[in-house]
Amino acid sequence: MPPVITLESSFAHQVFHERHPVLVQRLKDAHPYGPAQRTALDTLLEQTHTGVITLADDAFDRAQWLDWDRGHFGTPWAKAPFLWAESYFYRLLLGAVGYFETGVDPFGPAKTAELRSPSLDSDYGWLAEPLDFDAVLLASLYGNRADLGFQLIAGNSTAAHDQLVADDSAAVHAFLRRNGPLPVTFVLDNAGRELVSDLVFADHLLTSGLAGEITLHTKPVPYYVSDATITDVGDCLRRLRDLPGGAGNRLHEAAAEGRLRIRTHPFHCSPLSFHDMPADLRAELGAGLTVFKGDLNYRRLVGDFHWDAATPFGETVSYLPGPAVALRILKSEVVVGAEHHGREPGWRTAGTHAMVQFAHP
Ligand SMILES: O=P(O)(O)OC[C@H]1O[C@](O)(CO)[C@@H](O)[C@@H]1O
Repeated sequence: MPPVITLESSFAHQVFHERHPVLVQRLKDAHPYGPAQRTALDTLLEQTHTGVITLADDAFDRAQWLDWDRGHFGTPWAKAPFLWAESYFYRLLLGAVGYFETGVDPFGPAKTAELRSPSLDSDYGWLAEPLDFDAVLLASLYGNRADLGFQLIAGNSTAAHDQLVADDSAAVHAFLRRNGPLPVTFVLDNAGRELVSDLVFADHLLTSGLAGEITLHTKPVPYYVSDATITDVGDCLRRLRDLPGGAGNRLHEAAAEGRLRIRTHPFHCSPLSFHDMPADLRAELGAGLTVFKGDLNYRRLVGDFHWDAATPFGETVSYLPGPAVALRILKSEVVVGAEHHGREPGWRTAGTHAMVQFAHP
């Protein structure tokens, strides 16, 4: 395996030292947090910048985190693997704001504002037109651009079709045509526009007969700023019912009939890659085709390593129990299966390039 990406990498360092302070400030601005919550947020930032990783003796999920530990408790944050440290940061952030007592999603106000935005109606006007497989797949892919966390530092990027650095979409379509109707599982990424587009893709798979049933896997708790929870799926589905094209109502009916299922699993908030997924999740992801959405799921899928970008995607995911497709805007350093010569500096992290990668055992 290539070296793991740690917080010593300049990009990871930037996420912790530039993005996280902005995020904490936004949370303080958006919520009537008291002194205890504000101090806990400041302490969290300070510890992650200069301290050692600790696990509270009375943490309710202590056993879970000891199980997910890979020897990082008691070591400096600055040396920790990026994937592990970022996940633990979000766990501690939820603790700092009292989420585990109140159940109030700290990222809820931003998610709600995005769904309420009037521009969403005009942006989804295309739903009134007849849609083909390529259009809905690309909508789901480029929906990943709309991630609220990424916007904290990058602003709005404008990935375009010609910035696809890997495009296996024809192979995915051919596979589904040959084998469908299949169970299709989405390992979701962000709520809001991305999830609305994912739902449109899911509806197309069902109505075209390529999928017999759809399962949506969400995060069990709010994570990585805008990652979708079960609550967000309900909110986005309701919003989709107001948009043209009828996908929202069809999916609502599919849920009632058991053809659309919404699931979650604690492992979706673990700091580990999918190589370590437990047997029950592995069994769920082994049926039919699994769609892994977004950058974080990509890092967890191939492993958060300094891969040579020419490494074949199929090699890195050969451990998976079944066929998989990754739909991702590039927002972090991890890339496999892509030609990288002659690209401009920063192409891996700028949010201007995208990939569709497919592998089946
Ligand atoms: O919402 P996405 O596409 O998973 O992107 C989130 C990404 O943002 C980061 O937090 C910083 O780029 C990555 O760690 C993570 O992979």
